[in-house]
Amino acid sequence: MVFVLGNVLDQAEVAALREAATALPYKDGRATAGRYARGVKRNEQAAKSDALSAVLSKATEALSRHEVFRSVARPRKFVRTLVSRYGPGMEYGTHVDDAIMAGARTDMSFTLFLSPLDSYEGGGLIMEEQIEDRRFRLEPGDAVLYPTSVLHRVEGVTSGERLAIVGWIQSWVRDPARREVLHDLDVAADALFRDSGKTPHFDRLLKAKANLYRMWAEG
Ligand SMILES: O=C(O)CCC(=O)C(=O)O
Ligand SMILES: [Fe+2]
Repeated sequence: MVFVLGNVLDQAEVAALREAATALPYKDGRATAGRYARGVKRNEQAAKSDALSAVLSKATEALSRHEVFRSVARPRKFVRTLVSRYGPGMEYGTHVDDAIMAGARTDMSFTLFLSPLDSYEGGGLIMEEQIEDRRFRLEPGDAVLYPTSVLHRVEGVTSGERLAIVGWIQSWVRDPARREVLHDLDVAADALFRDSGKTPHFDRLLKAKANLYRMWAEG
């Protein structure tokens, strides 16, 4: 399932992160592309530095606080994170991301958008799904979270600059269908708690949810 995560960063946080990301040195993104993706990847990525690590930590900390992110992704590990930049003429053609990065399985991917929507044209993240493509071009501070298994692309930027933080997560729960069951139970338990408080039935539901999670969690 694909989820839009609203307000991962508030406006002040996203402005600060954008400023820090703008000041980073960038290099050709092809260096980190796999054999086939290299031919369709035309973007830039921030080069390794302490300043980059600080930007990435702020982003992963903000995501880790986000309730929907936690419930949907059940993150065990941020496998890889990077800051990417697309200027005019840059794009990333259709590709699938590696199943294993840095020795860990990649279950879900995210893009955390940093640039104001009116500051660039193009640059939508397109997921190529069975029936039709879905396009995501979100407000700065919002993120899209999607299964790493899908074919996707970033459409060409025609003006301005698209800055984003992109990353891959290993989940505690490998099977997307099981992750969906656990997320549904989170939503149901939250609603039950809101409506009627901590009743014996709520406790039963929480017990079932915790025990399913324990059954399915790996590692
Ligand atoms: O920038 C994005 O939204 C996604 C980029 C991407 O697909 C990748 O880096 O593998
Ligand atoms: Fe990708």
